[in-house]
Amino acid sequence: MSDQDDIRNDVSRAEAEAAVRTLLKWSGDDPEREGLLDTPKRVVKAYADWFSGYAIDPDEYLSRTFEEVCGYDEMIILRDIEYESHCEHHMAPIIGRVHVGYLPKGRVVGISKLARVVDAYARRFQVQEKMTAQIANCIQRALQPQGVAVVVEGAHECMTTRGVHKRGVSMLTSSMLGTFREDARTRNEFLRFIETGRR
Ligand SMILES: Nc1nc2c(ncn2[C@@H]2O[C@H](COP(=O)(O)OP(=O)(O)OP(=O)(O)O)[C@@H](O)[C@H]2O)c(=O)[nH]1
Ligand SMILES: [Zn+2]
Repeated sequence: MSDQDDIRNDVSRAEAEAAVRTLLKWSGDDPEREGLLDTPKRVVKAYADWFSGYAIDPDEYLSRTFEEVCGYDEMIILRDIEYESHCEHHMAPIIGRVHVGYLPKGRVVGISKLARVVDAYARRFQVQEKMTAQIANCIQRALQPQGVAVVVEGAHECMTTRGVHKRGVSMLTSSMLGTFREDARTRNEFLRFIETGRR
């Protein structure tokens, strides 16, 4: 495919590469020096990877559900789902983990699909609160369970490598829907489970 043919969202690959060259120049370097010649191409390729989530409809991952397995109707939790995202304010990396739980009502989903939903939302420009709510709402929409719980931990590089320069700070956000919001025992059981076995 030629550069001209590769148009996404009304922007050609050549235009995207030119924007990277502009930033390199603005930063004080020479985009024409040997070491930087292929950098715009690499950066655009990296962007296609980091922001691949826009081309994905996360709801589709959850469209294939199973009837409750052997009548299992207790809490299902997938914890420590790693993600890489970028903050929409600075386009700086956010790196962390997501813990997802739900209490099924008749339908369950393949667990890898929950991790795919996380990735689909993470690979966009994000605000952590928004990503947290998007993941919870997506599961709620698709499975109509008794409740959904999502906890997100994130280290924001816009706070560590620039600006206020605070290392080791974690942002914690949660979205509790249905029984997880209404019933403290259910919520506490989830929170206890995601801590089980940790030092
Ligand atoms: N609530 C929330 N804030 C975020 C997130 N990611 C980045 N931020 C914050 O967004 C804010 C943007 O503030 P501004 O004052 O417009 O930007 P800034 O001048 O670069 O601010 P500093 O980071 O304080 O230097 C900063 O406080 C960031 O820490 C996020 O996911 N959620
Ligand atoms: Zn930021």
